[in-house]
Amino acid sequence: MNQCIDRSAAALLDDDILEWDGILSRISGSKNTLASVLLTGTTDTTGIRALSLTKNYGRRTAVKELSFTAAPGVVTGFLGPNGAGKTTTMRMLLGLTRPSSGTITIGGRPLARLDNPAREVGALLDARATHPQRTAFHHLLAFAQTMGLGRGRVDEVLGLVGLSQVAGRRTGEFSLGMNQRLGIATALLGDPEVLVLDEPLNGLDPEGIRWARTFLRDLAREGRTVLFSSHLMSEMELTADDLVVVGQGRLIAESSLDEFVRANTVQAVTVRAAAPDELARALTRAGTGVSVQPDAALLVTGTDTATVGRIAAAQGIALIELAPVRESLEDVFLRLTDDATEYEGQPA
Ligand SMILES: Nc1ncnc2c1ncn2[C@@H]1O[C@H](COP(=O)(O)OP(=O)(O)OP(=O)(O)O)[C@@H](O)[C@H]1O
Repeated sequence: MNQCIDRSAAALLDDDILEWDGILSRISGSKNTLASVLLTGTTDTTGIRALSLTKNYGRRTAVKELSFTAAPGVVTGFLGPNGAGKTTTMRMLLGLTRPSSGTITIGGRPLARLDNPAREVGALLDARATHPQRTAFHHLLAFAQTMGLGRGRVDEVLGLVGLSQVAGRRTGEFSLGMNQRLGIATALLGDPEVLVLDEPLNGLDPEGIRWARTFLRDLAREGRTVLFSSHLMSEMELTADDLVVVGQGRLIAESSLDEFVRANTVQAVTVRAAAPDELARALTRAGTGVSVQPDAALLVTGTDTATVGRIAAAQGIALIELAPVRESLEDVFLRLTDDATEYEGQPA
């Protein structure tokens, strides 16, 4: 077996479970005894379904009774602060880490019962896990050969991710963004129905991010199941249809992205008035929460612009500005996961 696979596979290994034969059999697509623990009786038939997944590392619980579904035809974003258990969960979905308990099905079948896992589930876990001396083409060819695929498919996926021109270059000379594209190409080699991608946007430049966003959405539109994690909230907002949000290994929310933002957004209005103190008093009398912002605008919570406008008009107060406050996914996410962040930056 060539060194490229040696290195890539080694980067995926979990100390506690994987032996070399196991990962090779998974990469080469044969049924794998490691995954045989993932038996389940669920009747779900499509996409990815995780049921009550738990992973303990000694006394530490990385993932706790986590259940969620990623459906075909949509992009599902997997969100969580540092240490929330995203990578551990993705590794379990791929059969690379053994769950302590819980079950996983892909397209309605337990991982262990997939005919050809490497061709049914495409994975990107660590884009830097390449042999630096190997060219992009040979990196892909090594994986392709283990799946019984030829050079033609390698050329195709290089074209799909925009790396045809640099196929002969060594991956050690690649930027992180180029390696991400190569990682996505590797995931696509077997033309899988299901894609599990850990931080696929990491390291991409703005043009690359735009490309990846469209690319992931197109893959979903073809009917595939696309589950990806990202810490780039604004990109998640533009790319994901559905969200699975985790904190400290537990499920915080599972819904469409729109629903998630709508359900968790605090209704608020900013207003500037010719007589701010007078307006603040009138709004407080009306039962709304009012706080004065550093720029003298009023932040009014628990109401909408029409109500604030009516209260101001009733008092004869002229308004200079009146606008709803729209929380971004990032605002909502940070607020909801405030208590669930394992490592927080300390102020300098
Ligand atoms: N092999 C391991 N042995 C022991 N603890 C581990 C191992 N892998 C992960 N953990 C712990 O499990 C928890 C979840 O880690 P994980 O890497 O899955 O989180 P994550 O959401 O992917 O975080 P990040 O965004 O920082 O990569 C963390 O507390 C981590 O320290």
